[in-house]
Amino acid sequence: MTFLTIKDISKRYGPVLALDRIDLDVVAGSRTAIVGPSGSGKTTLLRIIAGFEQPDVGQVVLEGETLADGPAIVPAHRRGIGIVSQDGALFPHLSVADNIGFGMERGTPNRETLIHDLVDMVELDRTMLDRRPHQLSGGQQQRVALARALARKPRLMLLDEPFSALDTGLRENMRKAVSRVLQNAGITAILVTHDQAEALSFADQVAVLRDGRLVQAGTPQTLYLNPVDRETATFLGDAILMQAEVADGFADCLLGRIEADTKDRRGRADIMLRPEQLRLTAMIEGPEPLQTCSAKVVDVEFGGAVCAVTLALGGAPLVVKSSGVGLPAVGSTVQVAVLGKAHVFKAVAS
Ligand SMILES: Nc1ncnc2c1ncn2[C@@H]1O[C@H](COP(=O)(O)OP(=O)(O)OP(=O)(O)O)[C@@H](O)[C@H]1O
Repeated sequence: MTFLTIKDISKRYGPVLALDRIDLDVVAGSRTAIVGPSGSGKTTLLRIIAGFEQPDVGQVVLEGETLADGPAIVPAHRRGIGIVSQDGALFPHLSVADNIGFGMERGTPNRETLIHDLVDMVELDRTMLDRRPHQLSGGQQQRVALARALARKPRLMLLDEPFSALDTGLRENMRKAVSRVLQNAGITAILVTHDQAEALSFADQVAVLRDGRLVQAGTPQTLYLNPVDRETATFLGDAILMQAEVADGFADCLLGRIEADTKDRRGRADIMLRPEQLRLTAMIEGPEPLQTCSAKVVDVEFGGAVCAVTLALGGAPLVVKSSGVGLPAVGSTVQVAVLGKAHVFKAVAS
């Protein structure tokens, strides 16, 4: 069921068209991640959903209620939307308990019990309730910010780069914790992030913005394996881009004849493989994949679990991701196998 509808939203700041006719549907209880390069319009879109900005044209409809219709908008505080921002924006002079209780109505019965429940929900220790924000770590502060946003029982939670100030390990833990909390509370969420890997692992739906336009929205798998164009492909992860002749569900390229993800195309095309689809045959166990070719190893970069083996193929370097076990030697010749299908881009190769 569509919970939030963003319909034909445009927003201009002077000469800059920050958002250009954006359409996006968000399903109830789901998690949507909005990604895109710097300046692509992510924050503007989030601010329009929150009610901090007016669109020039277009509608925002939440649970059937029109929150924005062009410049006519319902104010932010009447939308029932929670926000967790990058810095948490906690009140420094208030204790953790008072920060969390800040959004509750005056005279809310069982205020203390509710605060305790929220602290438990975000997996914070209750002994921290009397502390001030500066006595907490970055991750703990973000949990308080999340608890404070949850205290208002929001219909929709907006997460504006909430993990970006945290270091890598903590970031991943927090992402999982926040995802768990929102899922348990059944709250629909929209995350804005610079981190593509974060978007792919957090969301049910990923929306990619570029130059104020929505270039693609879909499941993380769809976007990763079937990106709409080369830019989206490389934005979402490492990609091997090649030209090929495609026909009858196969692509002839530098790697030989490999399976393509469409049977409908014929002729010259741009194709894409993810580096993890290439395997050096010496390392493959189980049934032999269909397609193989041979290539010379020109460089090996050890990286532990994931190593980069550079091959010379038709004069161009090709990087294959490989496990650190049984790496080939520089100068040796290896067989390259392709797992899965090559993605054929819709636009005709130039
Ligand atoms: N208040 C404003 N006044 C003028 N221009 C603005 C304003 N807010 C945003 N912009 C412009 O609109 C465009 C989109 O900005 P926005 O902040 O939405 O992008 P973003 O994708 O969130 O970028 P970042 O990832 O760097 O935060 C940019 O060109 C930006 O300079």
